[in-house]
Amino acid sequence: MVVRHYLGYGGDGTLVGVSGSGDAVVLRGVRKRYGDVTAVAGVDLTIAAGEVVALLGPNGAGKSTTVDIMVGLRAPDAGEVSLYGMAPRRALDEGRVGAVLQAGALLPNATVGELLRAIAALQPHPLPVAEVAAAAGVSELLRRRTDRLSGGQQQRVRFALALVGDPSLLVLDEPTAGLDVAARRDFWAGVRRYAGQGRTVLFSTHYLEEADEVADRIVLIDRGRVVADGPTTAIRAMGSARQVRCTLPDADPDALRDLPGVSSVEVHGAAVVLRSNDSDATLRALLAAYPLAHDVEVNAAALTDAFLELTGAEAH
Ligand SMILES: Nc1ncnc2c1ncn2[C@@H]1O[C@H](COP(=O)(O)OP(=O)(O)OP(=O)(O)O)[C@@H](O)[C@H]1O
Repeated sequence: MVVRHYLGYGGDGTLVGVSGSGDAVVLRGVRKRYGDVTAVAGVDLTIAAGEVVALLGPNGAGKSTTVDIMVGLRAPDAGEVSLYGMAPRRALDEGRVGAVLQAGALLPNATVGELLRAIAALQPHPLPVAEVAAAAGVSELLRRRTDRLSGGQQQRVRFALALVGDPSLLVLDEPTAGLDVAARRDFWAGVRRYAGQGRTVLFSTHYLEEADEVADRIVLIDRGRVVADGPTTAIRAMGSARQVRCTLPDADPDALRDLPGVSSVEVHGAAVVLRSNDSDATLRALLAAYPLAHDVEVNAAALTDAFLELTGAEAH
């Protein structure tokens, strides 16, 4: 078995060594159907210890099913899953994995502190509750009842519950769905602190900005398959590299589409947006053919473009 060593920064800024044996996650040929619906159509995925990976895809892409299979909540119809070389259930029992899955209710009639202590007592190597509460940003909530929390507070409590077993791998299924911008920012700040200790994080999302800001690798999933997998910067570059915008009255979309490098054309009145794989060539040809074009701008294409292009999805 391969043994790798990773370096990361501890929460207090000190350099810490985290050693892990083998890969954190290995999925091989995983498939799952629900009746006639193929939710996961053969997913292969290996995540090395220390990676922060976003599983990104549109609604119904198969993200939750993949995550549920990964943490042993569902059995695949075919394929193999291992976490640290073990069956998922065993890795969970050993406290190697913490998960925040799609909204299950928190135990009612208990305070956050009571709930955290109860779950900590079940863990083979729990962290001190005060430490976990601070890491997840719930120190102020320990005496609050779980049924009196806002959505963002509830998610931070779920995050604390996932951390209390001191897991090496954290799996988060759309953890910020339904949260406002401030609550999302707070949640990801906690996840970044955890990831900064050299631990492994896999989260699913359909928020492109979250994948872009939080993950160092994106696995793009669509209709149950991995359609792209690579560093965030590389995934972004897979879309049309640039947008060329200009103002051009009476533009003919078909003629614009014939310009060199152009992969798509949008015309809204006099506003023209070209997507181009070679913006220099596009720009030269545009200005030569249309001297009246003005207010010309060239922008890096957003990750959204790469995403839509690769999945053929409609804009959300
Ligand atoms: N329990 C179930 N029974 C039947 N079909 C299901 C079930 N769970 C999911 N599906 C279907 O499987 C497909 C994949 O669903 P899944 O929830 O894994 O996707 P997702 O990418 O997580 O979507 P979302 O972003 O909307 O949560 C969808 O077509 C969905 O309708």
